[in-house]
Amino acid sequence: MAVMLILLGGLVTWFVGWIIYCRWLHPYSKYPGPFLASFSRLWIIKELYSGHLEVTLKKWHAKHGPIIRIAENEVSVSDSTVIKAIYGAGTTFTKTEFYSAFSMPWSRFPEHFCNIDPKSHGERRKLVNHVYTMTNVGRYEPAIEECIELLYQRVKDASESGRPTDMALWLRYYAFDVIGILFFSRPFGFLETKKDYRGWINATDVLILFMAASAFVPRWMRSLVLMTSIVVPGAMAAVKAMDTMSDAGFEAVEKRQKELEESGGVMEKDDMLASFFRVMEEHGDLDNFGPPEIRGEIYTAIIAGSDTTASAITSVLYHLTKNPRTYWKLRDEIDTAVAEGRISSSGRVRYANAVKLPYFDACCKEGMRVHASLGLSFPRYTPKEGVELLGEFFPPGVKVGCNPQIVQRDKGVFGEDADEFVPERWLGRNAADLERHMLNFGGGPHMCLGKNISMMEIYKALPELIRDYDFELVDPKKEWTLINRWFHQPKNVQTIVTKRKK
Ligand code: HEM
Repeated sequence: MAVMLILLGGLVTWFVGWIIYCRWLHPYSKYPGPFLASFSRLWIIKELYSGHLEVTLKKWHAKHGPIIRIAENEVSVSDSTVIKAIYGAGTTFTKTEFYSAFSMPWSRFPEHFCNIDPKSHGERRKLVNHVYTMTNVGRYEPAIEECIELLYQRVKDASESGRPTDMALWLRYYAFDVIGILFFSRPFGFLETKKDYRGWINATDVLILFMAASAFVPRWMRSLVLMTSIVVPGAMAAVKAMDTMSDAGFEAVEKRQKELEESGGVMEKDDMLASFFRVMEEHGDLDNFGPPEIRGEIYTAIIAGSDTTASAITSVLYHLTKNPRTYWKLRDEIDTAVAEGRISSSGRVRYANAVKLPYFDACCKEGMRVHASLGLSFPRYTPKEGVELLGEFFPPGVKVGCNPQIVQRDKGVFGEDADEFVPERWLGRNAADLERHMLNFGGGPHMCLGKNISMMEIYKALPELIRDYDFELVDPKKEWTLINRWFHQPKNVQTIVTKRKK
């Protein structure tokens, strides 16, 4: 009993001391923020659960200024002029252990996204950078077109049925299938079967809250947080589905190795997987790039590249349909380009031609600005000598971060109408400057590796669909449903699709 009392007393003293330290002595004690955040990470977890962290955070910034304390050792900065310093080329800020939570137990090296050691990250990324360049991704344009054909069929079905259809879901299926065709030489089958292949989408929806929450707690608590997911109905099935996602890369590598053996070492398929096999051939022994690393590339692409891309395309289409003025202006641009032979009048639209449509390009940028695919701050440690930001000194080793959903709506840079969907802002003379204040794809050493894949997916699909079909929201007055649990996902965008008369 006495031991228990001593332990309890010790715990209470520690807790009181911790609160006093956090609220009055910590370098961040001077910054405003929610009470729970001033001594814990509970505020973030609570907001993750609500699915609308960016809404609450925006209110805090609007009321209390550009620096808000979101956890005992972390602030969010809403002023987009700091992006270059924190995330730009040559930055000395480093990723925090938040990222290591997403690393897979079978990895020999943390995947690029999870690698928080700048030296190792730079070395590992150098091995594969060329696989993700637009020149290499461009080689797979015909493969992406196979998925566009499948998407086109689903849109056609919707127009023929005359019933509302959920474009958010079809675009999600499309984005997953593109990863399938690029990395496995075949779409996974989402669009073909009109089903959630192996339950991956459901698994992500069920588990993302726990995966994100586990990244915010200390390492020793991560497994505990993940285990709490068992209270959610269907969690076990979701965990099993997630396992099949992680195994998919393993299966793909094994299958390709077997095919290579059978063909006497001739690589018969030409896809991203083949590119990684070439990296393995060249660097395998020298740089430890083998099957587990290829598996890591594939797993990251499925997890980091599907929902993010789907969210971006859905945002562009949703905001166009929500703002008919922009929709009609874009439709005119596409029709004129068809009439002048700058894009094809039927069949697939070439990426090289789509990017040359100025208003369309502006609509895509604006769709990704008003809606960021990732909706939490990207946390970084301040450099070892400390740093000055916005006239404030930040000591070494504290966490700062910008949330793309907040900084991309910074009125100081994007103007008083920053909350509105106004593609025209990208046609002005200051467009290049606006670009520097975007964080949707990250920046500098951690700039999204799959950006070119996503650009190809987005820019190829939409002009063709709008050329041949009209899209209208079932209820244009209703806002879309968004859930932000790291992936900032649109749901249930009910749309009426009509075949255009030509
Ligand atoms: C519209 C679609 C996408 C968006 C908005 C997006 C966004 C981002 C962002 C913001 C980061 C940096 C995160 C940070 O610094 O904290 C990132 C990194 C990354 N993304 Fe993407 N992503 C997209 C598509 C893809 C695709 C298709 C792939 C792969 C096929 C991919 C793979 C990666 C990888 C590997 C990293 C880590 C890069 C590094 O740290 O070296 N992403 N992405």
